[in-house]
Amino acid sequence: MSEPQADALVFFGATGDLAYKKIFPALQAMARRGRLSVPVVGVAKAGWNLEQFRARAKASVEAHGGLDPAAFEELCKRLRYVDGDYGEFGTFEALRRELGDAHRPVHYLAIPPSLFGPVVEQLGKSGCARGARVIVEKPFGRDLPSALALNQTLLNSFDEKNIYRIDHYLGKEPVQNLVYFRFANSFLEPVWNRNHVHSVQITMAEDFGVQGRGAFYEQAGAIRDVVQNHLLQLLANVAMEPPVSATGEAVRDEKVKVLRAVPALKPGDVVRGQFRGYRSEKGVAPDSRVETFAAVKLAVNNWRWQGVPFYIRAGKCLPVTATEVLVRFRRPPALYTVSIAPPNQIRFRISPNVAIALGTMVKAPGETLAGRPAELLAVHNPDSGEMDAYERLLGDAMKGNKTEFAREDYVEEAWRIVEPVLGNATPVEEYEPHTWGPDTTGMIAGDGPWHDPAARSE
Ligand SMILES: NC(=O)C1=CN([C@@H]2O[C@H](COP(=O)(O)OP(=O)(O)OC[C@H]3O[C@@H](n4cnc5c(N)ncnc54)[C@H](OP(=O)(O)O)[C@@H]3O)[C@@H](O)[C@H]2O)C=CC1
Ligand SMILES: O=C1O[C@H](COP(=O)(O)O)[C@@H](O)[C@H](O)[C@H]1O
Repeated sequence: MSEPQADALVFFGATGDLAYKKIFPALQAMARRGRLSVPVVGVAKAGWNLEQFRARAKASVEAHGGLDPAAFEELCKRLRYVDGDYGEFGTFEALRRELGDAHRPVHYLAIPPSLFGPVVEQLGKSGCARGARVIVEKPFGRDLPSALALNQTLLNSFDEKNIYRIDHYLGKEPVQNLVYFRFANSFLEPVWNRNHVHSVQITMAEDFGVQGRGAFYEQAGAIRDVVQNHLLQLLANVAMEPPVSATGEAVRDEKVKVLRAVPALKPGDVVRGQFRGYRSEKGVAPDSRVETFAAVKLAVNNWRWQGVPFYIRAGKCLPVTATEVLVRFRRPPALYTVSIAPPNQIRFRISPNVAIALGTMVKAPGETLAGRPAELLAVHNPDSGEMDAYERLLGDAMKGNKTEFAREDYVEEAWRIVEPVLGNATPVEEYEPHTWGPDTTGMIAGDGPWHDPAARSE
């Protein structure tokens, strides 16, 4: 049964970093495409009026993607602003008044995780939760017990069907392409298993540090910030079984099944690192042991994948900014004696550009039967007209489409997997900024080498 379209969008955290970098540009893009026809209510405690709020929106789109005068004017017409502290009931009474006739609002919590609970409670008490949906930003909890507690808080005011746990990686075009490529090409299925795949590597490298978000990062670290969510989502997309349909619960069911097959990490499966200089960042403790780099080795113990190692690596201040998934196949039997052929591979480049590359060997011109690697490439460079992850996901939540949002059982499985290695369960090693982190050769050993994504490979 199709869900009704929402009739207002409320976003908490309207003065925050995420709103500035991503949400206003996404809203302008929705307006450009004619997909924004409801009031958009920002809630914050900046002491602003509506004009100041509009000015913030303008500065945001100018800094991120550019001002589209017609679309921005359309957005401006829809903007409303409620000023107030989230700790005060009056803020939510004012919001209820501002919502007027809207009976199916979407409340987007783009706020620090510590505020999710208090805001949701106030939404419930003030009547703002009635008929509403709620979008909760990541991280959903900071471990399994806190995720369970947060879920209970949400369920006190919202039905599960109205709770949208956002992970913006799921809204990315190339992440959706990865799944599409898997299931729209018949040549892949026969080899997409333990009989042919040797190993899988997922690398999310960022060449910048914590960008002023030191206080936030101190509560997170790389495992909580991106491994537990974005990168396990990529793993689930690579490893899941074909869902019975492309939308709705079928996809979410298959992802949960994959995570259930992943044993919890042990300290020996993890290398943590911290870039030199992190401790001098604003908001960071001088003796911090929070990791800015993590490499983990996982198994997927099911019929398709048992015995195939999955490596995930993520870090700040690495040599490049790029995210790639590399599926490496087993080597062919030796036939040509001149050189041993490297294995075939499929490389999914998720960002900054998009590529799907099939790594093959071809004969090098000449007398001998020696080969050279050649990639068969499908490349795509995102343009400014392309749908950004936040635009896609906000639009989905407004329509009531939950396919690309994490379900509670999925989130719990993801916490179960990383829980034993959170905090200081393992040592943290310092690494030089703009290197590939601490020594991880022992971890990958014979499954290596690591595949280091290039800054711009095509
Ligand atoms: N920033 C990013 O790149 C990403 C962020 N996220 C997630 O998005 C969420 C928001 O992050 P981010 O925007 O960086 O956080 P910020 O700290 O930049 O913004 C927090 C917002 O909450 C407001 N706020 C805090 N306390 C109160 C209060 N008591 N009453 C009213 N308003 C309050 C702040 O207002 P004020 O400024 O007035 O204090 C600000 O608007 C987090 O869950 C984060 O994990 C997810 C992906 C990426
Ligand atoms: O959620 C987060 O993601 C960003 C990376 O997102 P991307 O879309 O730019 O790849 C990361 O930098 C940040 O630390 C994390 O909180």
